[in-house]
Amino acid sequence: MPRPLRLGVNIDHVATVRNARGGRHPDPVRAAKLAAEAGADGITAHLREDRRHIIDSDIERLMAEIRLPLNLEMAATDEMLGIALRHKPHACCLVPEKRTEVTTEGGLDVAGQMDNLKRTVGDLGAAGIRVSLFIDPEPAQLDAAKALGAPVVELHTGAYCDAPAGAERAAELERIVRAAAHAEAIGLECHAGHGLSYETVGAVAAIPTIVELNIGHFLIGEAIFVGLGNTLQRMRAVMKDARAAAGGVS
Ligand SMILES: CC(=O)[C@@H](O)[C@H](O)COP(=O)(O)O
Ligand SMILES: NCC(=O)COP(=O)(O)O
Repeated sequence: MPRPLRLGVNIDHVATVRNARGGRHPDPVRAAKLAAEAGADGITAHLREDRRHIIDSDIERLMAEIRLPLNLEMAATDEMLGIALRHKPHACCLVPEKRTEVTTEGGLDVAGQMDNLKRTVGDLGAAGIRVSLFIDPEPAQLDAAKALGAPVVELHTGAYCDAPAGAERAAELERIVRAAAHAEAIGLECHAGHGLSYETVGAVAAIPTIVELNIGHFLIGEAIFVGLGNTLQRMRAVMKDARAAAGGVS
């Protein structure tokens, strides 16, 4: 049975521009409202420990003002767990963080920190929050996510998007295709995201067991030139065409 493909719009980088001047403009919550009007299925926001883009009051306002499901990306720390349990977003995606990285460089090493993650995954799940783990497309990480009881994984597509078009990118895509099949086989809902653009999204949208893509940086950058509504419309169309060509629905 073909499954629909959801688009979660990540608004972090509206906040990056806002924070460059320390004021209120541009407002990421306004961007979330526009994304909702333009047909996004969800909003994603990453509350980094260093608050370099999204800040605490953005999360409060997103919860109060946006009706779409919020996917809160966060590190698995006590501070973030407390924030998530206070706000109870629809979903929490646990991601790795390094203070010095420019962006999320890799997936969470779930297999290497099962004990540390157990309480966070358990507490979020017990609060009714859908837990997702942001991982590299590696079978061992998927198996660890399953063993921890997380219902969802999000495959990090950064290596695929950054690879030069050709054999290298095809190899990275193959890792994602295999991981998505493995997720299905062991009963995990599969999402994907990071660095996706018009050029790279089609091949990922065509993988029938992936049911959600989270996209931010490219959409916000492109919106500068043609507006967020037009950008989302075009991204949706590329996703839809690729899904349909692969025999699925969007
Ligand atoms: C985890 C992830 O992929 C996102 O949070 C996204 O890329 C935007 O945040 P950063 O650019 O700060 O990693
Ligand atoms: N988890 C990936 C995400 O939310 C968006 O990543 P990007 O498109 O901003 O790189």
